[in-house]
Amino acid sequence: MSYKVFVDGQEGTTGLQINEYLAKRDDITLLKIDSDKRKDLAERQRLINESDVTFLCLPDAAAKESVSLVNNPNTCVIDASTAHRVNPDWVFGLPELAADQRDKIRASKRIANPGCHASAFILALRPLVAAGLLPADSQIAANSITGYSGGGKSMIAEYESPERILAPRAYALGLAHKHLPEMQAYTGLSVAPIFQPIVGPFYKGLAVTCYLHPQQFSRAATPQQVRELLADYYQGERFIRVLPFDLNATTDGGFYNVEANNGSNHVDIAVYGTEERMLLIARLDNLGKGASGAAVQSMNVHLGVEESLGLV
Ligand SMILES: NC(=O)C1=CN([C@@H]2O[C@H](COP(=O)(O)OP(=O)(O)OC[C@H]3O[C@@H](n4cnc5c(N)ncnc54)[C@H](OP(=O)(O)O)[C@@H]3O)[C@@H](O)[C@H]2O)C=CC1
Ligand SMILES: CC(=O)N[C@@H](CCC(=O)OP(=O)(O)O)C(=O)O
Repeated sequence: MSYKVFVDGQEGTTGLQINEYLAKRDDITLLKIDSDKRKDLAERQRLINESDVTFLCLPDAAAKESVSLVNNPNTCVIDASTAHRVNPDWVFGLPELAADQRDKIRASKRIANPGCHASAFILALRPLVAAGLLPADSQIAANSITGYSGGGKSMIAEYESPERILAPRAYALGLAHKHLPEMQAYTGLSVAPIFQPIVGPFYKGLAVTCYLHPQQFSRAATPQQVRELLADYYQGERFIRVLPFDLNATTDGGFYNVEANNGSNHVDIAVYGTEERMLLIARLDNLGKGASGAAVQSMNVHLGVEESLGLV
């Protein structure tokens, strides 16, 4: 069995990486668009409707346009953009979200791939909300440190120009980052978090840090108990590792390495602190589990092939 796959946006950062993952597979036939036709509506429409799976690796407006071109009911669309992530007609492409998420991904022809910061934030916090430990009306503060490839081709060009910027830069200071709606919806929080990311002068790697105030918990819990709760929630999940509660074992001399999962589809979640004040940190490769790896994982789930096929 060979599945036909089209990547709309094949020359962008996410699209290139998806092509790289899929080129090695013999169960996939990649439908390529001529470079000079990559923005040609008729040609995109032809390839989308010829495909079993189309990945949209485009800005939001172009992703919406591509969806309007679908007329083959068997074509599954996996959208890497922000356009459909909280749309009730779409399924959120995070298989580890909840016990029934894989069934939903299998059944739907419209899958929205999570944002990179949002994936880390949701995976760290949802188990605490689901267990009733973190009340749904808690307002969480969180930051993220990310490599510049998260900003796509234009930010990569900016950082790799001769006048490259070397200082880390805090952004989204209006506190209205585009991932807030999905962060809120899929953690089960009723209040949007205060989320403020920082982009640094390195290509990829991302870590979201959530600041927890245990006084807000519904019951007393030690960091070890929070760690156990996370470990139980993700038991059997191949791509999620809940790290031991051990500063020495999980840091390089006290420094947490945001690049440690680069080149893989893994997410590490760590708990630090005390019963008075706690941190949850989740790290991933923003182009792996934060984008292209997650998209391929969702495709595998949808097609019913081995979920980790082509992923490490
Ligand atoms: N980079 C990341 O870490 C992540 C990105 N995403 C999301 O994935 C999507 C793609 O992002 P990314 O790969 O980083 O972006 P890039 O800017 O690297 O690539 C976008 C691609 O889309 C093409 N494009 C733009 N408009 C159109 C159009 N109208 N028709 C056809 N092609 C078009 C661009 O063409 P051209 O080659 O001419 O520029 C480019 O190749 C975005 O929605 C982004 O938010 C999601 C998670 C993480
Ligand atoms: C460094 C940088 O700019 N990163 C992007 C997020 C990239 C990503 O995952 O998100 P989308 O899929 O929602 O684009 C940002 O923070 O807006």
